[in-house]
Amino acid sequence: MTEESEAGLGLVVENLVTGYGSIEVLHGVSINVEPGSAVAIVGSNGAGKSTLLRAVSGLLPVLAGSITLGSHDVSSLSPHKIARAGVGHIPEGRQVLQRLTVRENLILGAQGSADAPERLDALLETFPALRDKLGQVGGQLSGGQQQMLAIARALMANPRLILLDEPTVGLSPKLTDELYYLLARIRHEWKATFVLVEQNIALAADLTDQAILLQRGRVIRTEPSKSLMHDEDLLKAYLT
Ligand SMILES: Nc1ncnc2c1ncn2[C@@H]1O[C@H](COP(=O)(O)OP(=O)(O)OP(=O)(O)O)[C@@H](O)[C@H]1O
Repeated sequence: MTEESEAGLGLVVENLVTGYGSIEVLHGVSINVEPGSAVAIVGSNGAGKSTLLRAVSGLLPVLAGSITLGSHDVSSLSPHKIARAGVGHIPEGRQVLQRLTVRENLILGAQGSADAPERLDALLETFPALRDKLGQVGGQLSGGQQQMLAIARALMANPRLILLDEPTVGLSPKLTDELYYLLARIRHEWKATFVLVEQNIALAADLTDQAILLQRGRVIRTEPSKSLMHDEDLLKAYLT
């Protein structure tokens, strides 16, 4: 194993142009995420936050610019190959397989890895609530449990870059707190790199180092998350 493969993956996006068919949504976005760090992507509805995550995980084409993971240009790789390169994307809306059991959902997340049973054991240490539910089907879980399962399933692939899109949408304040507690633990214990899309700036500031502010498909500010959180003029201008 190279040294690079043991730590979080760095992500460099340079002048990225992407969109849907003929609709261009990102017009030259550049971000630099250091290995093992956590950044929040913030911005109002429609700014292009989810679009950026989709492009990084290969779901949208790189029409111009480039995406580099570690030292590899992945701009033209398929989503499957990007996942294999160490990227775990947890999209908005819990996409757990409703008819499969929790155990089956988790094992599928390991993407055929021979050590899936060992990974499952390790993961259940972090997600003890899922241990009691292993035999239940995904569709029987509450919204919060499904979100935990979606995150746990992505972690079964041992990602070194985790893309997390609005993980607390629809969760109660209590579950939101629990989920963020868990995310902080995962960040600390897994040492993966995090890119988080989150509307709640206070939560984002707890988990991340830097915040990148997107507006209409362009980066307009990058600054430490905690200073963004206290910049009321900026928040009022761009996030309401
Ligand atoms: N599948 C799609 N087809 C066409 N346009 C899309 C599609 N998905 C998103 N868009 C458009 O791309 C733009 C950016 O959307 P995106 O979902 O990235 O925004 P966002 O910043 O994540 O906002 P939100 O917080 O509302 O999810 C919006 O104008 C949206 O209408």
